[in-house]
Amino acid sequence: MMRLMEAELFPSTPGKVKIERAHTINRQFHRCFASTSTMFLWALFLIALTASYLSFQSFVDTSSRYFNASWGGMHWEKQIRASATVRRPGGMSVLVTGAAGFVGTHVSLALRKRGDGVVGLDNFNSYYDPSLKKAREALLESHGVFVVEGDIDDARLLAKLFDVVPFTHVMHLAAQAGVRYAIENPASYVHSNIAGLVTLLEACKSADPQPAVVWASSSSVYGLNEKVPFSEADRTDRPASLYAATKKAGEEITHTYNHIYGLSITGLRFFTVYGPWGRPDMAYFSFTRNILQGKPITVYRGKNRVDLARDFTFIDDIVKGCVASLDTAEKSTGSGGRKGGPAQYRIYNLGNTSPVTVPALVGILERHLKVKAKKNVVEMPGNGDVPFTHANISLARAELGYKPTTNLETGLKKFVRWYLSYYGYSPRSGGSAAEATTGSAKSL
Ligand SMILES: O=C(O)[C@H]1O[C@H](OP(=O)(O)OP(=O)(O)OC[C@H]2O[C@@H](n3ccc(=O)[nH]c3=O)[C@H](O)[C@@H]2O)[C@H](O)[C@@H](O)[C@H]1O
Repeated sequence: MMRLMEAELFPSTPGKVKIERAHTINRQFHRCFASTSTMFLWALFLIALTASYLSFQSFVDTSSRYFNASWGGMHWEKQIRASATVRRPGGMSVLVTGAAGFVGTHVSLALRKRGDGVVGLDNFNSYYDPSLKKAREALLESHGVFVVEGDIDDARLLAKLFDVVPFTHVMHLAAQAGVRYAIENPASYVHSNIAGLVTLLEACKSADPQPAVVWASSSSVYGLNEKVPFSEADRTDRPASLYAATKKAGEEITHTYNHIYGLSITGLRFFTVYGPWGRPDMAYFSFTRNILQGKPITVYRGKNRVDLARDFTFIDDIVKGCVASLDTAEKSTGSGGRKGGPAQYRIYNLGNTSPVTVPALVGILERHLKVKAKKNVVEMPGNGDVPFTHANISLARAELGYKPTTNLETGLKKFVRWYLSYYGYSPRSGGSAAEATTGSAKSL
């Protein structure tokens, strides 16, 4: 086009007609040039407008995140310091992650009751009814334990917490739990059990002083292991679920931080923990709910019609194992991200040592609830379950003094009593447990 214009403007033979034509073309060119530059200016203007809009948006996002954050501020720090205050000679100040969870609540209470400083951390996610987590938080607060609302994968929050309190110990119980849910939501296991764990360990290794870390692994790491009872030295390289794989990965990841940074690490392989304030996603809990509501329950059965079995472990026994682990944990050797020397690395089974089949569990619940269950027995789906678990606890017994004392019969009795009172059953009515379904104060 430019070449055509040039030919028209600068003709080889000058002439009148050509001169007039040249003027017309000249005007057209100027108009064209003027409209191109106007368009260019408009484009520049639009780009500038978009850029300022985007930066304004990001400013608004950042500031609203800052101002709406559920943590931070003088009052918040004061609450944390008060909660972390140690009230016994030689006591510890413990950051409990997953404090509004089942095990986290019980461990936090036990520590607080004996005079240790406890600060909780929990993201109150909706994997199961968050109102149960809020009720546990209220219980903790009534005992002077403050629970920070936040995620273990939030490095800024963790840095702030370690800035406010020089925690001596971290009891790491926050996790995405549940074996079968990993099929539905694999990403949540990676987020909490891998990314969150690494973020937490990064904060611990950078802290000065470094805390000793005790954390929840799982019996599920034994996966397809068939050697019974399961001992810590047995194979754990054949996980049957993503949940198990992330817990096994956690054992390797914590080992790395122990090796490189001198963090003192104790991993606890919990065996199907149950009890009051438990997790609604677990079989004993959902069976109780369904039995009381007259709904059927699904009982899985293994190959060749073999019943599944679990080494069900009562919460009070698990709490004793956790507290003993904290008490016997040696100090981390490093500080501010540098290793000071070799540090303790331990792994223990915390089980009950007497597996019970799932149909036997249902039988105990039926007796305590005085209601017959409507059972659908189906073959175990291939969704991550293992046929049985059975803990060898010799190591924990020898080194932690761990000695479980509650059998499934007694433990479930305590659970049922809690369940009925929490969900609104009034013993004064003198009715059977089945009546609990009618006067329910809270719904699951
Ligand atoms: O020790 C662990 O490391 C894990 O323990 C727990 O997993 P599990 O031992 O699988 O407990 P749980 O779900 O109560 O199922 C119990 C039994 O009931 C069977 N089961 C389950 C559901 C159902 O509808 N029917 C059924 O028969 C089922 O097949 C199984 O045989 C924790 O949830 C987990 O987070 C982790 O901590």
